[in-house]
Amino acid sequence: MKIFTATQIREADAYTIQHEPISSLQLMERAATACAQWLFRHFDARKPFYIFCGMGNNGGDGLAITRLLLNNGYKATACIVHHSNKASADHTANRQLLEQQYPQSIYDVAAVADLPTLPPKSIIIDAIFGTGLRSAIEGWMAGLIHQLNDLQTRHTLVAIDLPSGMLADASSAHMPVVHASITLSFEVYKLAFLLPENAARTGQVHILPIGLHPDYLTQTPTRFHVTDAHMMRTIYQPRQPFAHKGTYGHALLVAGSYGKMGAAVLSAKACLHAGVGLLTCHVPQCGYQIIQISAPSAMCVTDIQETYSSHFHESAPQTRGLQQYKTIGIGPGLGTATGTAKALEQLLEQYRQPMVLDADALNIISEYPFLLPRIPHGSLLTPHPKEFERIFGSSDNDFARLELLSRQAVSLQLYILLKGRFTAMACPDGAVYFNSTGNPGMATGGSGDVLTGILTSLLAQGYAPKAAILLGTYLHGLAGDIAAARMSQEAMTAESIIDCLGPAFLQL
Ligand SMILES: NC(=O)C1=CN([C@@H]2O[C@H](COP(=O)(O)OP(=O)(O)OC[C@H]3O[C@@H](n4cnc5c(N)ncnc54)[C@H](OP(=O)(O)O)[C@@H]3O)[C@@H](O)[C@H]2O)[C@@H](O)CC1
Ligand SMILES: Nc1ncnc2c1ncn2[C@@H]1O[C@H](COP(=O)(O)OP(=O)(O)O)[C@@H](O)[C@H]1O
Ligand SMILES: [K+]
Repeated sequence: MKIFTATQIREADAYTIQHEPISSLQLMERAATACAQWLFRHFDARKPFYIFCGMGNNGGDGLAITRLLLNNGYKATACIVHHSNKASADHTANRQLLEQQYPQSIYDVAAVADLPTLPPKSIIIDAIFGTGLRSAIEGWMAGLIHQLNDLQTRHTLVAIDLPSGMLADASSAHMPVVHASITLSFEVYKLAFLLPENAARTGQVHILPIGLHPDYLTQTPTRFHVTDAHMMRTIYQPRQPFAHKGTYGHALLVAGSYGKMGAAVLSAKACLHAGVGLLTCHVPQCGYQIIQISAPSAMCVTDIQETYSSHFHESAPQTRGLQQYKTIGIGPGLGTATGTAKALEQLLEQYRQPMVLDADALNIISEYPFLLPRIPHGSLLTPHPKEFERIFGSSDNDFARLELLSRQAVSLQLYILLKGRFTAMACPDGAVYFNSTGNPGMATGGSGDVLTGILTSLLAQGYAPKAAILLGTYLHGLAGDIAAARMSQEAMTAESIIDCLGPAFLQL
């Protein structure tokens, strides 16, 4: 699914009005109907609704929603928030329609003191500002937003299109923004919903289709995307009937050190369960039995060191050296010993295919930044936010960090995955994809090691790096979702994600 900017959404609106054709008031009615139908499905008519309407088209939606609620036997009051003397044409038209049918339903708010006292368990609808907000809300309106946020603790607050005060395409981290329990947004995700700085403000997001013109949606190029099941079906390659294990590649996994062999086991198992043809693990000597017993399908070579690895660049049971491997996954539980760093430097000299670098491989690179430009083009880096900051530095807000992420992916010609609720995958061509699967049950040690195993596996099987990141992160999150449904977010572990990779593949 594409992510459009506020400007593109306005263009989509205008294109739909011109080409469907449909009047802008009818399009607003469609948007309001989509919201009202959602509200009818989720709230019964006993609860009173208070709809806070701004002077623009977001407010117009709110006025139309009020009318539709009243038409269906709900108790609803439109509180018109006079932040401006100018009302949009469709706001005015909807106010007139409401006044004609329900003259008692309108209440004007021109100061914080005008806020009505709400009966217990009211439903507050926030239709003050949507995609038309240009900058931070100031003055008495900022006070009103704070007041609504106080009420939010006792009532349910549903935002229409965007929580008021939130900018769709820029940071509003330090601005007054409504804290919604639910956001009903139109047609497409807004970039702001996908960044952690807004996590406490959107609540659950539901995207409601309102029939914007499909030609505009398909033909307009966008830089940001959200992955979905349909996209995965175009990427996934079923196994060939005459395949043999050589068809699906031989991967080398360099992982583990004393006390952190679990990371190597998790990565190895995930790599095997994601379909690799052959897997060799390079581990320190203390890890030999651990790998052989817990992942018998994998081969194992040991380093000359007992507790950490320092010679993995020579990890080649036969004479062809590292080139025999289709790809290499390196980092989980590896440690950052000087000998390990030296070996990584040599590995980057000897092996020039796209590989996966995670965890301690990234921590080593943050200590030896001259290694960064030596990573083979097309490789996949999978930092969590702290690892990302260690390598690339800190940012003022999540939008600035997203730009930094994308800039680095372009200049280094790497795929950089910034992990989180919606893992952001920055590509060398400037595009950024957000993964849509996964849940907080995955916020547990080892989940990232599992992802490294899956990505290494897909690269080894011949998926192009971009296909591997999109499919790999999707499968990882989907397996996590299946695990959470089976045993709860609390009880699941990184191993549960591996156990559910099979059902995740079957759902593709
Ligand atoms: N295609 C779709 O998705 C469809 C979208 N639709 C809906 O339209 C919404 C967009 O409507 P919109 O363009 O009228 O903007 P909106 O959010 O109401 O804000 C404008 C108001 O805000 C004010 N204002 C601005 N900045 C401000 C500031 N810093 N501080 C204070 N005030 C500020 C500005 O004031 P002015 O500058 O005019 O004085 C004006 O009054 C969209 O979110 C969706 O709900 C549907 O109806 C149909 C299909
Ligand atoms: N709240 C969440 N929602 C979705 N995915 C999550 C969430 N928390 C963590 N994850 C996923 O779990 C993984 C955690 O990786 P990481 O922090 O590297 O863990 P570890 O270092 O313990 O292996 C990432 O892929 C991340 O996207
Ligand atoms: K709103």
